[in-house]
Amino acid sequence: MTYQIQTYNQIAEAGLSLLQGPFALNTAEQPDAILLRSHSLHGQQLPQSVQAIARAGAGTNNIPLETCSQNGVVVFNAPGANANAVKELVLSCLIASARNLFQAIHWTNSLAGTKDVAGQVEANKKAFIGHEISGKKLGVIGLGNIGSVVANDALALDMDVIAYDPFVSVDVAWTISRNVQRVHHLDELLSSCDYITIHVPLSEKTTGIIDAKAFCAMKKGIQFINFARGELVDEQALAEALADGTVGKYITDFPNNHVFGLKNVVAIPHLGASTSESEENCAVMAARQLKIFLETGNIRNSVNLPNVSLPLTSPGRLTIMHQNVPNMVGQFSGLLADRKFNIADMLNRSRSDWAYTLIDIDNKLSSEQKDDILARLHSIQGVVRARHLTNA
Ligand SMILES: NC(=O)C1=CN([C@@H]2O[C@H](COP(=O)(O)OP(=O)(O)OC[C@H]3O[C@@H](n4cnc5c(N)ncnc54)[C@H](O)[C@@H]3O)[C@@H](O)[C@H]2O)C=CC1
Ligand SMILES: O=C(O)C(=O)COP(=O)(O)O
Repeated sequence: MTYQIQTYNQIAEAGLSLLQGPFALNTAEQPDAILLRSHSLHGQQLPQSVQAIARAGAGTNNIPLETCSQNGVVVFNAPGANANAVKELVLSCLIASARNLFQAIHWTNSLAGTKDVAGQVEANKKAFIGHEISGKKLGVIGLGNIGSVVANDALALDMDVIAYDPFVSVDVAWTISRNVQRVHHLDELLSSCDYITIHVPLSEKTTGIIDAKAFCAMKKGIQFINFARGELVDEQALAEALADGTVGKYITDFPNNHVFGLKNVVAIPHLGASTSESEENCAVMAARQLKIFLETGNIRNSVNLPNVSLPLTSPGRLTIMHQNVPNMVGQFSGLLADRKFNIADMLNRSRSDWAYTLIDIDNKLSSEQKDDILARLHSIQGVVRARHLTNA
């Protein structure tokens, strides 16, 4: 059995090298799985053969999650694998912004070939007097893998840090310094900060979360840093806030033609996760999760299914992705009992509308038996994908 993997974008070799043995990269039109970074799968017809998609990164807004779930495709990401890279760039932009470094460098480069560069520099540097970030207030919207480390390290730079995340995970909450002030309403953060950085995923709920009302609540001259996604910020409201000085600077990792036309915008070519360390971490995590899923059916770090881990020790395993509705497991076990197959082990977990069941069976199935069982499982209302794996 060879698993065919389609890759998109530049995936670090450290990850690709894990996909050896029963894996082939980019050789089939009907891949079993996809490994990608920012390539958008929206509007792309996914072959029915695709069972899993792994995002070597954090954001999965480039993947049609609901369609994937309905078609039995497990989607993975690499939580935290690029958080340090993003944090370092956010903090460097924070300091660079406070010191007017972007404009200053641009101006200095314009002196090339002119006379008395040193004299001009000394005469004009007053135009770029900046601020120190020590003692200033940073607002962090979204305290996940990135926001939490930005918040902690900003404290170490002597900033006051205030954060908003109504859904912060317990694991991350343990890592956040008690000196990070948590607020329960976004407005409390917006109105009190000198700098704001946003680290929430893009979804239907968060699109345009920074709108005219949000800008209106901000302190005049705020420096706003967006390393999350461009669409979190309402374009029209941003243009107005920059024009009237509400936003003193907008630093974004997501340039487009709209922001190019606006003053006080610093546009970066989506470099947040672009370090060799981060690319390796992401690729290794994503490739490993894909490999484990394809070979054993176990799931770690999926964004549409729960974590599932059951050692594969029986001769065969059925993996079933299905709707989270009553009597599914009963139907599966009834079907196997009718055919006198003995269940050695079983695990069923759910996550909102979807569920996943692993059934290990003592019997080695013939090819006909396997086809028959899979066809019958697929005929059960609510089952979106069933696979049979053997213990190699
Ligand atoms: N510029 C770049 O290269 C990169 C950008 N990103 C972007 O940053 C986002 C965040 O990344 P991580 O921190 O790794 O994700 P994460 O999933 O660890 O954290 C996201 C946090 O946002 C919180 N959140 C969700 N909705 C919220 C809301 N309405 N208000 C406040 N908080 C909310 C969640 O509770 C969670 O704690 C990604 O989804 C991606 O879009 C991530 C990595 C690299
Ligand atoms: O991980 C994320 O969400 C990112 O935005 C990083 O994107 P990239 O893998 O650098 O194309």
